[in-house]
Amino acid sequence: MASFSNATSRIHSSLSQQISFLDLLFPGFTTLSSSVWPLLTDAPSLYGRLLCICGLLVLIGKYGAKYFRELVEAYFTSKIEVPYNDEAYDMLIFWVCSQPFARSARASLAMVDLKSSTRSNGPESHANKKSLQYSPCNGRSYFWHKGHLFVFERKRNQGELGITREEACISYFGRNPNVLRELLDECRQYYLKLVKNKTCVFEHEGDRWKSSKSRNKRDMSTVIIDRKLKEMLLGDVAEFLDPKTRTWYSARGLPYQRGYLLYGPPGTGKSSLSLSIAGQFDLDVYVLTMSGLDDRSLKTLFAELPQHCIVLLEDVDAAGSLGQNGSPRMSANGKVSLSTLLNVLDGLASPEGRVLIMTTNHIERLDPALIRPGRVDTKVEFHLAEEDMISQLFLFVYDPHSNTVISGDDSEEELPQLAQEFVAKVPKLEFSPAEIMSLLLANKQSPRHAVASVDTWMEKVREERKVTRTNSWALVDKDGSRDH
Ligand SMILES: Nc1ncnc2c1ncn2[C@@H]1O[C@H](COP(=O)(O)OP(=O)(O)OP(=O)(O)O)[C@@H](O)[C@H]1O
Repeated sequence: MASFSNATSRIHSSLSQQISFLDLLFPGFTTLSSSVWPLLTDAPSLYGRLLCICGLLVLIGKYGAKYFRELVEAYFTSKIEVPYNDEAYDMLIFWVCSQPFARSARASLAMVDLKSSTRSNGPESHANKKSLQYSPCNGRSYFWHKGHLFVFERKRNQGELGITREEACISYFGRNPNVLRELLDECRQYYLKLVKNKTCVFEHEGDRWKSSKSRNKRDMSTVIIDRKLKEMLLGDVAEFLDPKTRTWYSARGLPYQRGYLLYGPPGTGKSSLSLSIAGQFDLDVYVLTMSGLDDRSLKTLFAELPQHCIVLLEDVDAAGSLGQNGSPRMSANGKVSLSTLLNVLDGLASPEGRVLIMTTNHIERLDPALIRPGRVDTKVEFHLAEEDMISQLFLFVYDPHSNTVISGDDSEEELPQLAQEFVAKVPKLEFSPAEIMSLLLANKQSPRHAVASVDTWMEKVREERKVTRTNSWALVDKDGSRDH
């Protein structure tokens, strides 16, 4: 027992000479050792001392390992953090999901596979419909890639106002940040392949943009509107996006922005045209729904828009208007004031090269300030279907060159004749293209049957309108009162 005491005191005295040095590496070492040492030396029995040593080792193991990990992370690893609301997050996650290590993770997050919609048609593809993909969550996953050991980590942080925000982090054992950037570039390439021929649509979650499901690009030919109008619009957007136009604007100190107002009854193709324009010019679409916004989030969202994108402001009549004395009046739901909307449209926060498309069913409700030239450069009116449009819709659905399966009794040669009969039966400017499309799609294998069903269908639609008339877009004012 005495020899144990002598030995420990010798160790203590030799250690104390090195303590100041150890303090440099392990801050707090002196304090810890001076409080632990008496326990080791003054404990009444050998067992007591051994117990103290064991406890100490456990403590060192626990906190030492954490400290050692932090030390390694700080000096020997590189890392990149990727916030949830950035598109880079999707790039990383979709790539991670495709990696073998993701499939073997014990704690995973399940998501519907973005690629599943691109699979071939047929009975097999139905079995694969909405197939799931898994990515590791809650914790670290280690994986080798191109000769480096990487760590993928997904964390949930408590953000402002108690909102939980997720972020992903990728790190590797090495000090060259280019290795991580190359990996992220690989993720980016992988993601770009996935969204090729798709239009990326972003929606807002509070005051953050988040990519929602990407959609197949909608071909311009699938939106039936007046041909000249379509050409004019496409030409206008093409000219605006031309790099020479950008130089032209900046040489004159003009804000490089363009605004369109698409207005008309529901189901006439306003949103469809906006998506087609996005597809045609390979632009991402940022959808703002006025009813889900307040002033603060509108400003933040505008400030975070990228250059060259389409901002789709749907149902813009839901924003407020200016009162008689010019003071800002709040929107019907008391959220976005018109003055804020005007400021963000003109303001410095608005990005260069943005194409703003506003849609409304009620142009008469819009404040003139909102649609004055400069904010809105072109206004396009959408109508209920007239003769030419009804015929185009019919021929579009039964187009023999676009994989239409026409049933045995109908022949392609009869199509022009059937189109004429169809046009003769459907009254002009009474039904929206969306309504007519629903009839045609319900009879997509038989144009003859579509023509035969027109009368019953019209009766049904008119009946339905009577039922929903109290809520009709045309009858109800913004404040809830009815037109007379
Ligand atoms: N002009 C059109 N050409 C082809 N399809 C159309 C047209 N108009 C409407 N449709 C079809 O009807 C559906 C609804 O159209 P869309 O959402 O574009 O109408 P909208 O005018 O934006 O309606 P809302 O004012 O209610 O938002 C879409 O599936 C679309 O394919």
